[in-house]
Amino acid sequence: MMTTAPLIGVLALQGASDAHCRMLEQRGARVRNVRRPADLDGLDGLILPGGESTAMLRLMDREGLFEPLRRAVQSLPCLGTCAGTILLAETVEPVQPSFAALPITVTRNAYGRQNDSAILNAQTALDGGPLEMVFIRAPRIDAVGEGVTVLARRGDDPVLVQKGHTLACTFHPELGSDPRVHAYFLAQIGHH
Ligand SMILES: NC(=O)CC[C@H](N)C(=O)O
Repeated sequence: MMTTAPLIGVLALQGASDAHCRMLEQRGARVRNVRRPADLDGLDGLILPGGESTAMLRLMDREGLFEPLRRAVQSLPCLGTCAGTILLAETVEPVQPSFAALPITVTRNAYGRQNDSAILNAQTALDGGPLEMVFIRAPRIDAVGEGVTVLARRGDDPVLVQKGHTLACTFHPELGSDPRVHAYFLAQIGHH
């Protein structure tokens, strides 16, 4: 286990980084917004937040961040949420660049107009009963590959998955008051 508080980078090009930072700080972690390659130095973990994955990709290109982030997500414990999960996926529909750090197939904005946003309660493999999940223009995980553990589902669809030190969910665990996904992520870092 770590003796000092872990330092977690939160990609802050676009989208929902502040609420992640608050959740992490409440759990005793130190946080750093990641906007350029040097911000990745010395991190113990990384969060890729929700937002618009296409906009993030454009901004990454501009900052020369795509390749440094691709390397970082191979070597660091990483939590992707919503758009962040799209960035981690091996296969994205419609096709767009990604870090291919997790063998999953995702379809962007797959829940259709009526279900564009939804708040659901569902069982997960985490301790402590059902988890409130906030979905906003969420991607759907259509397939999981070898070695991927499904920790929660929405109906039949995986919504929280893990492979090794990479964790990804299609909902927004930073919205709302239940810190269990962040706590689980930080626990993975302790074991890393
Ligand atoms: N809340 C979100 O992160 C939505 C993801 C967004 N629809 C995308 O395709 O990137």
